[in-house]
Amino acid sequence: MANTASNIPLPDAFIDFLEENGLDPGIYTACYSLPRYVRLKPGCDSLIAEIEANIKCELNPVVWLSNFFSLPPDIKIANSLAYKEGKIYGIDAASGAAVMALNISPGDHVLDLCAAPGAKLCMILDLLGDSGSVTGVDIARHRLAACRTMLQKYALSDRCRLFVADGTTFSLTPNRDISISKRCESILEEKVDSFQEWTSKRPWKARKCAAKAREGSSLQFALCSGDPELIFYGRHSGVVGCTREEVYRKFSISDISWCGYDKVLVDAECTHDGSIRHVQKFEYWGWQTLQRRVFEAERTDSLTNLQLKLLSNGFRLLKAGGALIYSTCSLTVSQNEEVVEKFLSENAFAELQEIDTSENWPCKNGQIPKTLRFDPLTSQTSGLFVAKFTKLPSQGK
Ligand SMILES: C[S@@+](CC[C@H](N)C(=O)[O-])C[C@H]1O[C@@H](n2cnc3c(N)ncnc32)[C@H](O)[C@@H]1O
Repeated sequence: MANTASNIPLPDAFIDFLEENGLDPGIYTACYSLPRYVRLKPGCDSLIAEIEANIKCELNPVVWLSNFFSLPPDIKIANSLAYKEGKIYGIDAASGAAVMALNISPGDHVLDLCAAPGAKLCMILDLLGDSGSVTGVDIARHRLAACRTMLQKYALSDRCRLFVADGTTFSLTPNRDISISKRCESILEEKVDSFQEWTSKRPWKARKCAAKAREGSSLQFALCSGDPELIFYGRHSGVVGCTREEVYRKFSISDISWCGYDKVLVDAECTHDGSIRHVQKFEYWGWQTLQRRVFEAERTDSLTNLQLKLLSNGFRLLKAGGALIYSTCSLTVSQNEEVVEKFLSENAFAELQEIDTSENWPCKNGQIPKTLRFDPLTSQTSGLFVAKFTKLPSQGK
């Protein structure tokens, strides 16, 4: 454990990592006094006094981000009734800014390519309202299962579907066929070979299929195992009433330019060095683990390659004229600006966009124009890098 210039005890591995990446440990000076943030569930505005009484502290509005409030760092909300009843969410204000940068409009079909545990996914669903859909993808099944629990807790499951899948190869587009949602109601009553309303109990046929796939003995079942695993779908997510072929239909790159997602969020896996709270979790698992599992991945390029692949695939699934946000909670240039530059050099139809909602945000410019960086010292939030892209219309023609 080393003392930094700011007198904050940080693990040696972390200090070395900051040095290697040209990051000033001084930005973590304020990390122990950083506020916690909560987002109010829309419709709960009249309950603020009740929530304050419940969590025993005042909710201070975050002036630059609507529906967000700051709390003193030592306040714990997890055991409060307001949290258990789904009136408030624990989410950092910088994460909220990344979602706001997407400019979600009602009716949008949104892809969240690294969705778990789901704080941003919930915010997207709240902004979406009663139309459109959200597809959440994550490679970690247990984390996505926690996301499903969160959707149910906040009553946000209706327009969402969740797939366990590798976001670097995920290929499913949203279901834009409105006739299908019309068909839903009647099909629910009929016995046809289509998705019925989701239940936590897996039908016998699906269990048998999965078991066969594990055995790997049959080509038919092996193909079934290669598909992304749908672990949840809401009634209006574009799944209920569809056949398996309809949900798993794949489109050509030129078709994706019209039937792809309106908005894509790639909140990529990263070293999490922007969040000192995350780094400190390794005190329990051992600093060696932090060194081996987190920082060495970046040194060997495996992490930055993954980030580039996630960004590229998210962009592939974006429709022409749509918007994509790439964010990480790392502050290193290699995981952010360098990934963005490499991506732009490989994708002629990608264009960086100004984040027009950012006028009053307490952040700095990134090292390439139009990108933003939140850091604990400047923003009083966790660290976050945000870049916004659009897909130029000629893509795929
Ligand atoms: C920074 S977290 C996402 C946080 C999430 N957006 C939220 O707001 O709660 C990164 C996520 O990426 C997932 N991940 C890592 N590799 C992936 C891959 N190849 N495909 C999809 N998800 C991946 C991890 O399991 C992890 O849940």
